[in-house]
Amino acid sequence: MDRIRITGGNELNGTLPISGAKNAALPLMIASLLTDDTLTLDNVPHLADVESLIRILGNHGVDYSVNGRRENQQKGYSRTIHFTARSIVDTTAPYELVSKMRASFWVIGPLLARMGVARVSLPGGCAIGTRPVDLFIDGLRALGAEIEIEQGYVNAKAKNGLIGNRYVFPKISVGATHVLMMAAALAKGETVLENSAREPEIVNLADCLNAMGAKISGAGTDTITIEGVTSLSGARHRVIPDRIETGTYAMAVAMTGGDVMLEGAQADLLEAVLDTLEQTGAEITRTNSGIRVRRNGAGINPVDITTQPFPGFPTDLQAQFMGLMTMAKGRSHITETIFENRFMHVQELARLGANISLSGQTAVVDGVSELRGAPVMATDLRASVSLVIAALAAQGQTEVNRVYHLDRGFERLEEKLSACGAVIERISS
Ligand SMILES: CC(=O)N[C@H]1[C@@H](OP(=O)(O)OP(=O)(O)OC[C@H]2O[C@@H](n3ccc(=O)[nH]c3=O)[C@H](O)[C@@H]2O)O[C@H](CO)[C@@H](O)[C@@H]1O
Ligand SMILES: C=C(OP(=O)(O)O)C(=O)O
Repeated sequence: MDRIRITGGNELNGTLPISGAKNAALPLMIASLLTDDTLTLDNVPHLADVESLIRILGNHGVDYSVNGRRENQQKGYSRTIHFTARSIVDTTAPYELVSKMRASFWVIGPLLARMGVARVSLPGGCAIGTRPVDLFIDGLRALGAEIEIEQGYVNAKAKNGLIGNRYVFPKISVGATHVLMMAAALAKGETVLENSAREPEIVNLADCLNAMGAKISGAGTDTITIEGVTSLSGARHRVIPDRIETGTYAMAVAMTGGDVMLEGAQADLLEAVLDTLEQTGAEITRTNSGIRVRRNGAGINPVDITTQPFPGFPTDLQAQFMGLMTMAKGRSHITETIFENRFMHVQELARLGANISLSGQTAVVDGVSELRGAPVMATDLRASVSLVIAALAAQGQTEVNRVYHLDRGFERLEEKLSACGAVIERISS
């Protein structure tokens, strides 16, 4: 299992390119199941989750090529990938594949809409909470699907196709909004989705579906209207820059000090985060080519945050922000409202000398003047990168174990950080 070794204490300076967003690329790839034509996606990040989804889609009959050829080049860089689901050869998504990655459950929407049937394993639980799928099931039932859960599988049928309807999400869900939008794109008549998620990845998917011939309006607001069409065509579409990767590296610079241009980053995707970083004392400059982050001299101000659906502070940056607050000049409160168990990084940050106590859904962080390197364990994707942020500022050496979590969502992390002056290396074993 690979490890990452970091010797802390260096400022970050230079230019750091931002990759395509994992959480936009995954639903866009799944949308390729909706058409027998080719969907070409530009700026697809090179990540373990993308590779896993390619395998899952392949099982349903989706063929793919990278820049016109099978993948064998440009390892590690965002790419253009062509996906073609000429025919769906299997409408079952088996446990062995779905249990590896939660987003793979989302194939249920397109499979049901295009084929009238889908059998998809319940996704596995994971370290950040229970993550049920009740909203997907309720929503698809509202579109006329018959659904049973049997032996760990969701069996869904809509023999005569899905039928548009009004559905009010009882709780905001990114995944369920993606799935219902894809399913309703091929339903008969109009669907109105209320209390929808407003994340930029939802807008990116709606834009792609519209380029494929769908009739979707309102994505990015809480009410999305979808006029069903009988078929969708191919299209070419670009994955948006990764706002979580952007926020992560912005926090790393705020932590170590220095001056870094996050090239290709888009400020409107993370305004709440940038505002918070400014309150901590970091200087943020929004430019046409990216976001410049600077912190020189002065220490880090403590700032309280509460995670919220977009446009609020994202849960996917909560761990990283806690990493930053471990060295703030005072006490901060970090409240997690989206997932019930997303504090696994607390005990690992403590190994580096952080002073954090938990009180229900709130972490109380008392900033310390110094962290010290230690062996730590990555427990989930964003938790693992919070350890990297802390390690970059810690005295001495830190080894982060189980970096396969990191590889799910951060493209060429060591290369990007070392180009900005970090002492960081991967130890393969
Ligand atoms: C691949 C991807 O894009 N993952 C993101 C997506 O996950 P994901 O789409 O899984 O997250 P959701 O927005 O669905 O989850 C929000 C909340 O709703 C709950 N819920 C969800 C569905 C359901 O049927 N029932 C239910 O109760 C969840 O347990 C959670 O408490 O949005 C999360 C919230 O921004 C992010 O942290 C993840 O990085
Ligand atoms: C939690 C995340 O991903 P997933 O929903 O795939 O687990 C994430 O991207 O932070």
